Amino acid sequence: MTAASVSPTPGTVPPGTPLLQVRDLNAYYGQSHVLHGVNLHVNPGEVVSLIGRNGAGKTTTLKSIMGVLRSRTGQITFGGQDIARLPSHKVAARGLAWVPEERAILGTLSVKENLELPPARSGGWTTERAYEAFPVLRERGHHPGSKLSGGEQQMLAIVRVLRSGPKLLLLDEPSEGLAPVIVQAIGRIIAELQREGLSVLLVEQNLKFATRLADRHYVFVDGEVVDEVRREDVPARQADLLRYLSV
Ligand SMILES: Nc1ncnc2c1ncn2[C@@H]1O[C@H](COP(=O)(O)OP(=O)(O)OP(=O)(O)O)[C@@H](O)[C@H]1O
Repeated sequence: MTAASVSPTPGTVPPGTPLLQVRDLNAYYGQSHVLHGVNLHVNPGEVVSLIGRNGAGKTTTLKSIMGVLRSRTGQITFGGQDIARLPSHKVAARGLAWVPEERAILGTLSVKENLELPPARSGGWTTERAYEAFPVLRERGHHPGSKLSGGEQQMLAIVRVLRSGPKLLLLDEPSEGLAPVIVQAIGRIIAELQREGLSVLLVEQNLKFATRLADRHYVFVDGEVVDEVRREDVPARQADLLRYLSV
């Protein structure tokens, strides 16, 4: 293979190129048109949040990026390469990992089996690393996934996808319904992952959690991005952000 034919590895994109770029994304459930020209990007090493009220289109955006929702138009590039036409398993193979709101874990298998099946890819998180990050998972190693608390299931869902060694982690409301101490533990891991160079696209309704972690925020209203707020502007824009989220 010649050097020219080698695909650029996502994460080693030329300086200034976003890791993920979404342009003019429109998405549909049957006749229902729910995303109306969404534009957003995530730079290498950034944590970016999507915030907005229930039904604003945040989850649909993640599903569209992952190729789980196929009924959509627009451009989606990862590492500068078009991924909009790829089936979801090929999107995942490029280095995107999605933790859905419903926390996809294998409920009948033990925590340990959840962490070992299939085996971690090279460069991905090992079972030992998962146990170091969340020691409670070691203590619960032989419990079936379905018997874990909501917080333990969220931790397990996150470390499961990290076993593939992704470049971009898509998290859908990781703090939802969890006790403050668990939310803090998950926040610490997200910050640690960012320090290691992982990029994160985070859907959140918990503004405190989102503003503590994210470098930038996209505000969704009725299937559109209506505002973008940088970390340094959050204090001055706090009232606007609260208004966007209030029902
Ligand atoms: N499977 C579906 N079939 C039809 N409509 C759907 C489906 N899933 C979501 N919708 C609709 O699409 C719109 C966007 O929903 P989406 O779940 O993306 O919003 P969200 O911002 O993630 O909010 P939430 O936090 O409630 O999930 C809403 O009007 C919702 O009712």
